Amino acid sequence: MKVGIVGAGMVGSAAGSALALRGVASQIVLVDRNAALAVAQAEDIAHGVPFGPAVSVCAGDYADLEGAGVVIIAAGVAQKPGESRLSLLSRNVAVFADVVAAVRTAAPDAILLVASNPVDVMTEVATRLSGLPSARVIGSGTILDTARFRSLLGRHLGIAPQSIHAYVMGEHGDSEVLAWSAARAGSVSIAAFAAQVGAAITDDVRAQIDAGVRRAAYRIIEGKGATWYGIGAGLARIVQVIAGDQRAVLSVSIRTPEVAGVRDVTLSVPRIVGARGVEADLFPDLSPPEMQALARSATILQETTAALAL
Ligand SMILES: NC(=O)C1=CN([C@@H]2O[C@H](COP(=O)(O)OP(=O)(O)OC[C@H]3O[C@@H](n4cnc5c(N)ncnc54)[C@H](O)[C@@H]3O)[C@@H](O)[C@H]2O)C=CC1
Ligand SMILES: CC(=O)C(=O)O
Repeated sequence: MKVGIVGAGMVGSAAGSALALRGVASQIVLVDRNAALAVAQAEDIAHGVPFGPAVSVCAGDYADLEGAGVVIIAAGVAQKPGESRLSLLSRNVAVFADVVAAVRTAAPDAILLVASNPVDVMTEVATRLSGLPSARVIGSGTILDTARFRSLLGRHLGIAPQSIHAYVMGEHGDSEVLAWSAARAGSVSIAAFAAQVGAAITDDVRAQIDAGVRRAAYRIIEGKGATWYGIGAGLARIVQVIAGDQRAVLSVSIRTPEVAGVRDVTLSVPRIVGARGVEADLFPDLSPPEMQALARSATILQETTAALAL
């Protein structure tokens, strides 16, 4: 599959590198308003190709996205230390006004995969601007938060994160909801497995893991200015699932008719993803406090998108 990436900064280039090294795409085209940056990133990524599967990597203009099956949008501004994701909104809406139209003209059949923050709101913006069905405008949403949750749970329980089935739902941001009550290690509930291996999930452990997930971006941005490897791998995974029509369950963001009593809201729940985009939702059993937290997260996003002048 040909994959376009608009925004060849830290996130776009990390996604390009992950796509190339995993052999997910046959062709990767990087587009950026800073054309010299796109050329340099494409050259650097291409130098890794002899060590992995065959793929062509180049920089280009929007016209070069023709025929792309997926276009990742990672253009715009990123958080500075201490800034929230939602504070980026107006600046990135202005960027999307140009980018989405140009991508739609060049690659009308592409699924749009949005990474720019605040990703849920930007996914709603891309849905409105593109006129595409919501199943084909996918935000990376909480795919990264879910990976962070699984990684910390796996470390606590001494089990591979790939064998943890647990999701973060709602906003990719401060109000996100860790779905503890639905979390499983293999097929066993997290609480039962924790008791079995003598690694109880006390209130302290729970609070540490919650902060480990919810505050991850703030910590990493404080330390190195931005985050890119985790989301790059997550974006490559989403493209892999679409390209292979894998029908895998991923926590991604799309406009959704109703979540926790909130109507027409764009956020993440676990969903089946395949060649046509999002195929169905798998809403887990949540505890009443988790459901309330999800309703709060959905309300924040719904109110933010309702105020958009689009
Ligand atoms: N969804 C997620 O989990 C994550 C999202 N992000 C978000 O991804 C976005 C990109 O972050 P970084 O790559 O670190 O930023 P960056 O500043 O390194 O890259 C952004 C790129 O967008 C380009 N750009 C800006 N306006 C453009 C336009 N109109 N047309 C084409 N290109 C344009 C810039 O030239 C720049 O190269 C940010 O909004 C950031 O918050 C970052 C990490 C994780
Ligand atoms: C920056 C961001 O959204 C993240 O790393 O979660």
